[in-house]
Formats: sequence, C-alpha cells, structure tokens
Amino acid sequence: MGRVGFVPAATLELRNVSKRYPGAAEAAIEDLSLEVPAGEICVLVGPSGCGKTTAMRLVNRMIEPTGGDILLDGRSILDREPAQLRREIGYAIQQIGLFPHQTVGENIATVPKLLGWDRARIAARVEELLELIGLDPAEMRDRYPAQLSGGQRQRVGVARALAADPPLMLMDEPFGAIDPINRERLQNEFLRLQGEIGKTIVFVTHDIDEAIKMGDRVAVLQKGGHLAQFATPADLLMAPASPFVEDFVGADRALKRLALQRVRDIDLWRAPIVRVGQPVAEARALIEDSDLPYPLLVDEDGRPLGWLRDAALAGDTVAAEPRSRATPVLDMDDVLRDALSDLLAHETQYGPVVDAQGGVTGVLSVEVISHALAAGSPATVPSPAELAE
Ligand SMILES: Nc1ncnc2c1ncn2[C@@H]1O[C@H](COP(=O)(O)OP(=O)(O)OP(=O)(O)O)[C@@H](O)[C@H]1O
Repeated sequence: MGRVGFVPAATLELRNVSKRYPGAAEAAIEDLSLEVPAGEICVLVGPSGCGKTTAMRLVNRMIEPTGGDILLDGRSILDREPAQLRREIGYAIQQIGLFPHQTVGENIATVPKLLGWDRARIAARVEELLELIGLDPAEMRDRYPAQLSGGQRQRVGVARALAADPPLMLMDEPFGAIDPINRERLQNEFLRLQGEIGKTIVFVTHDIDEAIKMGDRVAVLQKGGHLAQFATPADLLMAPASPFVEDFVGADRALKRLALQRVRDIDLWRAPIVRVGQPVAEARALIEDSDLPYPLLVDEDGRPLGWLRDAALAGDTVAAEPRSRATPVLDMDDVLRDALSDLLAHETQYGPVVDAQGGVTGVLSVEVISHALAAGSPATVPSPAELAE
C-alpha cells in the first residue's frame, strides 16, 4: 500500500544476551537467545521484574549488554552508532511521553526532522500517518496532546514511532494505561495496521491475554530474564513447556484457545435446510443425510427463519409452522469463544451459521466446539493479522 511500509522489515536476533546492572546482585537478563523473523510481532511477556523492559532497551542501545550480541538484519547493533540506530527503530511506550508543548503534527514529525527531511515531505508523511491511525488530519494536526483522549494520544504515539518507516518497532506496554474497552479497540486497530505495514515488532506486556492476541510468537520470560518458552500462541496454550508457563498462561488456557479460532476455520454440522412448499419426502431425505435431525427453514435467499417442528412436515409439502426461532444466529467471522458464549447465553446446544450475505452455511454446536478444542492443531490456528481482518 502507498508509501507506508516501503522500507522492508528487519530480522532481529538476540544471541546469548546478558545484562547485569552495576551493583546488582543478580542479572536482569541471563543468556537470552531468540530470533524474530521479519514482519512478525514477537511479544515479551512475564511477571513484573522479569527483564522485559531491559531486553527492549538493549535492542535500541539505551543500555548496553554485559554479554552476547544483538543482530538487526544480521548485523550487530554493537557496531552501530546508537543515535543513528535509534532513528531506525520506532519506539512506543506506555504514557507515551508526547512532547506536551508540541502539536500532534510536530510530535509525529520528530524523527523525520532529525533525519533532515524537507518540509513538504514531512507534512505529507504526517498527513498520511494520521489517516493511517484513523485520526482526521485537518482536525487533529494542530491540537496539543492535552486536547486528546488517552486512546488518541496512544495512537499518536504509535504514529510517531512509525514516522520514519522504521524496519523495527519496539512497543513497551503501549496500551497499558488505556481502559479495557478502548484497549481492545486499539489492539484490533493495531493488528489491522500491522496487516498493512508488516513491521517487525517487539511488544512488551505483562498481560498474557494481550500477548496471545497480539503475538505471532510469544516469549515468556521468568525472573532473571530466563526464557521459559518461545512459541506461537497456540503452542503456548496447547503445550506449556513448564509448570511456570502453565501457571502463567492460566488454568483457562483451553478456553483462551477458543479466542484464536474462528467459526469459519472449523468443520460445521450440515443441517437439513428446507424451504416452504418443498416436498416433504425431499425434506425427510435431507434429514437422513444431515448431522442434525431438525429441519432448518430458510427464506428464498437462504437466511434462517427457524427450526421446524414435526407437525410442519405432516402434509405433502413443508409448512412454515410450527417452528421455533433459530437463535442465536452465528457469523462465520465470530471467534469460537464469542460463538460459545452466544450459545450459552441462549441456553441452546447449537445455532445456524451465516456468511456475510446472511445465508446459512452450516450449524455450530457446543459439541463441534469441544471437538475443535480437542483436535485443534497449531497449523489450523490463524495468525493475529488474519484474526484482525
Ligand atoms: N536501571 C536499573 N538499575 C538497576 N537495576 C535495574 C534497573 N532497571 C531495572 N533493574 C532491575 O532489573 C530487573 C528487570 O527489570 P525490568 O524493568 O527489565 O523488568 P520488567 O519485566 O520490564 O518489569 P515490569 O513489568 O515491572 O516493568 C528488575 O529486577 C529491576 O529491578
């Protein structure tokens, strides 16, 4: 798309990295190795004090490692001039620290200015980024940070980090200070944005749910910066590598996996789909051939009208009544967790699933979901970017 993201994403590799702060009894990071492929989001997650922020600050040389090496696109960052390196690495933090006496536009322009871009190029870039993060440039460009909501400030912080199109982004609890509802919105927006810009991103959080949602891969850190597990969210939930990880991901890890799969990713039941006036013999043959004994009445466009009772099949042709409502109607794009809570809220075992046009494509049942849970392999679990579509 456009000019945004024209700089290719970089690979990042931490090789046996250690950091001991001067005078500290124990290392903050000990022998940490991990590789982040270009264009992926790697989440660092773990309890307070496990070294997440330290690891991140090592990458842009705000602090120096006491051992090991860090490679950006295969090249050691230790050979790089720190100020210049930092201009290639976007950095977004909690309570973003926008400059209060500069406008939104000036804040976003910080790094391009340092890079000596001309005014026209900077202005175009600011406009482009404001649009990208969903803020109206005309309305927002000249406001000051105090005139924005917390969520808007956070978006501007992300835009500032993206301004010079860095091949690597570091994000330290970027949504940490935002209330849960706006946080979820920002997460979804950010995943959509990442679908367009495909940056390599290191994302720090202490929230395992955020890690599972945002990460292509998740590094679970333990005190002292020990890597307890480095895996995809699905692997982490399915096969925690140690009691520490198991405890950290939580006892509800099976349920959490339901947030990683969409209805369209699993095999649905086939329902006997019938229309008014159809010969009953045909309807009965359909019932024989389906996973469910109850005929689902649909309108001429295939939209669900309700489950037919036996008496509706008493004549030669299918009657519209009696029937019960086919609620809830589930969407192919629902994640399984939401679909399950819909079924439970309606006190029913199954519900029709419709596509974007509203036509029935199958039936989702609690049983189908429980099969998906038992069988779900990591290969069938989509990436966060796909989930955000
Ligand atoms: N400047 C410093 N000097 C000395 N020790 C430090 C310094 N910064 C961090 N530490 C120590 O290093 C360890 C790791 O800290 P770090 O901030 O990286 O953890 P974190 O996982 O980001 O924690 P949190 O989730 O609480 O932000 C902690 O024990 C901390 O006390």
